[in-house]
Amino acid sequence: MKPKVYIARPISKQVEEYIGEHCDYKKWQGEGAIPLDVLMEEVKNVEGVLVQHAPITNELLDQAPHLKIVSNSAVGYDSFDLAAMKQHRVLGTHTPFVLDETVADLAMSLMLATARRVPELNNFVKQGKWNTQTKSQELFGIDVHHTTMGIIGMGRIGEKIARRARFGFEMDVLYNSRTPKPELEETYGIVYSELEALLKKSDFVVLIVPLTPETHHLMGEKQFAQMKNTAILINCARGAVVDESALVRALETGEIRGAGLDVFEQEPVLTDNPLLQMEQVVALPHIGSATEQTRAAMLMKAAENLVAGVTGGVPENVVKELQELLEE
Ligand SMILES: NC(=O)C1=CN([C@@H]2O[C@H](COP(=O)(O)OP(=O)(O)OC[C@H]3O[C@@H](n4cnc5c(N)ncnc54)[C@H](OP(=O)(O)O)[C@@H]3O)[C@@H](O)[C@H]2O)C=CC1
Ligand SMILES: O=CC(=O)O
Repeated sequence: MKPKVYIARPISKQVEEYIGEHCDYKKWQGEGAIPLDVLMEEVKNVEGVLVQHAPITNELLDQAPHLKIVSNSAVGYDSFDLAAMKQHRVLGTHTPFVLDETVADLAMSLMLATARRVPELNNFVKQGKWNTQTKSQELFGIDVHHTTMGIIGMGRIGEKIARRARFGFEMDVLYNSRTPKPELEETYGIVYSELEALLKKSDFVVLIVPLTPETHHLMGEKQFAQMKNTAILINCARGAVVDESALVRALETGEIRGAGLDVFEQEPVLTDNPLLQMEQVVALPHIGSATEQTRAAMLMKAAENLVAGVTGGVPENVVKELQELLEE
C-alpha cells in the first residue's frame, strides 16, 4: 500500500504525477491559501504533507499521529515550530539553492525600482501627467552604480546579490552575518562589517536573513537612525525582520529616503498599511522566487523531499535544526 500524503497548495500536473507514482494523495482544491482548520483536519491520517509557508504548530502536530514529514516549498521555514517538530519527531524540509538567483534578481529589481522611481513614474506617464510643463528635476531618482550596498545575511541568496552588485553595478559591498565569510571576501571583494558601521556607510541596505528570534525587528528605530537619510532599505527576507511602525516613522520624517519591500509583517498586506500610501515605497506581494521556472523547480524539490520522507528514503533538504532526527 502506498503511503498517504496531503498536498496543501496547488501543484503542476508533472509534480502531481510524480507524487502519485509513489503515494496515495489528496490535494487542496480551493482558492488561495488553505485555511488552517482544513489543514488541521487533513493531516490527521497522513504520513506526509506538502505546504508553502503554512504554520506547522504544536496543535497541528498533536492532531497528526502518523505524520513523518512536512515538506515546505520555500527556503524560509519560520513557519515551522521547530521545538514541536523535534518533540513529535516530524522531519521538516525546505527548498534551498534552486531559488537563489531568482530572489537575487528580485532584490536588484527592487533596488532599481525604488532608486529610479520606476513604478511611480510609470504611473505618471500612463496617467497622462507627462506633458510640456513637466520639469525634468521632478523625474530624478538616485544612482545605483558605484554606490555602497550593505547586505545583512550572507548566505546562499546574499552571495548572489553580492555578485550582482559587485560585478553588475560595480558597487562596494559591505555585509553582516553571524560568521564572516573569508572565501566570499576573496572571490567578490566584499567586506565584513559590524551592523552599525554597515548601516552608517550603505546607500542601499538589503535584508536577506531568515526570520528567527534573533532577527525579529532587527531593523528598528535605532537602526533607522543610524542609516544615511539618502539611503534605501530593501527587504526580501521576512516582514518581521523590520519593525514596520519604526520604518513608517523613518520614512515620514525623512530619516531614510525610501524602501523596496517584497515582504510585510502582515501578509497579504492590509489596505490600511501606511506604507502603501507612500510614493517612496515600492511594494511587492512576496514574489521573491515567483518565476515559472523557479517555482516549478521548488515544487519538484519539495515533492522529492516529501516522497523520500514517506518511503523510507533520506530527504535531501532536511532543515539543519531537525537533522538530528535522521540520526535516531
Ligand atoms: N522574499 C522572498 O520571496 C524570499 C525570502 N527568502 C528569505 O531569505 C532568507 C535567507 O535565505 P538563504 O540565503 O537561502 O538563507 P541562508 O541560510 O543561506 O543564509 C542566511 C544568512 O543569514 C545570516 N544570519 C542568520 N541569522 C543572523 C543574524 N542574527 N544576524 C546576521 N545574520 C544572520 C546567516 O549567517 P551565517 O552564515 O553566519 O549562519 C546567513 O549568512 C530565507 O530564510 C527567507 O526567509 C528566501 C527566498 C525568497
Ligand atoms: O519566501 C520564500 C521562501 O522561499 O522562503
